[in-house]
Amino acid sequence: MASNPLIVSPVAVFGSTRIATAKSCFRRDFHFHFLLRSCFSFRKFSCLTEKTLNYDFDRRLCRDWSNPTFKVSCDLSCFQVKDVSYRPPGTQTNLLNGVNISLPEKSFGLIFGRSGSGKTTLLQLIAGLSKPTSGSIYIQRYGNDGKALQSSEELTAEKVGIVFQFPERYFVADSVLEEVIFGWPRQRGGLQLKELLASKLQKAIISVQIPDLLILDEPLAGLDWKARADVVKLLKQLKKELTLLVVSHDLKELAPLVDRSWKMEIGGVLNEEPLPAC
Ligand SMILES: Nc1ncnc2c1ncn2[C@@H]1O[C@H](COP(=O)(O)OP(=O)(O)OP(=O)(O)O)[C@@H](O)[C@H]1O
Repeated sequence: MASNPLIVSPVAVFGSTRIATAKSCFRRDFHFHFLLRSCFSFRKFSCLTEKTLNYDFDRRLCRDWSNPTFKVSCDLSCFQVKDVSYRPPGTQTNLLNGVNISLPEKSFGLIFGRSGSGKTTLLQLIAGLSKPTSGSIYIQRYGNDGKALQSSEELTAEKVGIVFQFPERYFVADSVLEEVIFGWPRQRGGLQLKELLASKLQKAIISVQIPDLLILDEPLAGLDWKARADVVKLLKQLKKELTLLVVSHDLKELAPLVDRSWKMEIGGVLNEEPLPAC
């Protein structure tokens, strides 16, 4: 079975226990329960959460990175996109032209630019959802002397997590709890048994994968001011352990996190440049 990137499910940001579902368009094996964006706002779900669970989400996903389960092994490395071009099959025009990105580990890269310029297309290539027509995407490790080690490492799909622009389209269940425990063996009356909830959530959190590179497409879009602030705070925490690559129009809010930024020009040309003054 082909491997897939980690799909991040921001279940709780929508403020409702009922979730719009898109079961038919979602492959079961495509779904992992990594509740990044939800861990701050999980407390909104009074019918599902207890104080202990909120604490557990915060502690495990945001604070307790010393837990070996969540430790990401990072040598000195750089995520690289090298001369990537992309032309969708059956078309005559390149959507991306000679794109280059170099993003050191545990740093925050932001891609901005006009709608339709190709930002999402690039994220999809990086996530392994489609293949570049030419060029390569890889991880380059460096020795203590700062020189690139000869062999680069393939950026396999398992190393990448992705938060889609409209993540609610990828939910498979009708409630937060079902979403979290999707794919677990059902127990008789399982969803009604509140005493099982804590342990199930704990196990779900522990069993998720942590990517080396997390990419997010418009992570603030459609959120209210509180949720936006929560997500920015969460991204700041995550940056301590992961490499983050974000596409966004919300430059002002994300600016304090940004280490490197690129502007995507119409025609799929990416230029490294500082964020415009907001
Ligand atoms: N498979 C495809 N075949 C042909 N054209 C495509 C394909 N996928 C995307 N496009 C076109 O490529 C262009 C870039 O789309 P993309 O979604 O990557 O832009 P974007 O910069 O992310 O825009 P936005 O900010 O609005 O999300 C668009 O004009 C889109 O219609």
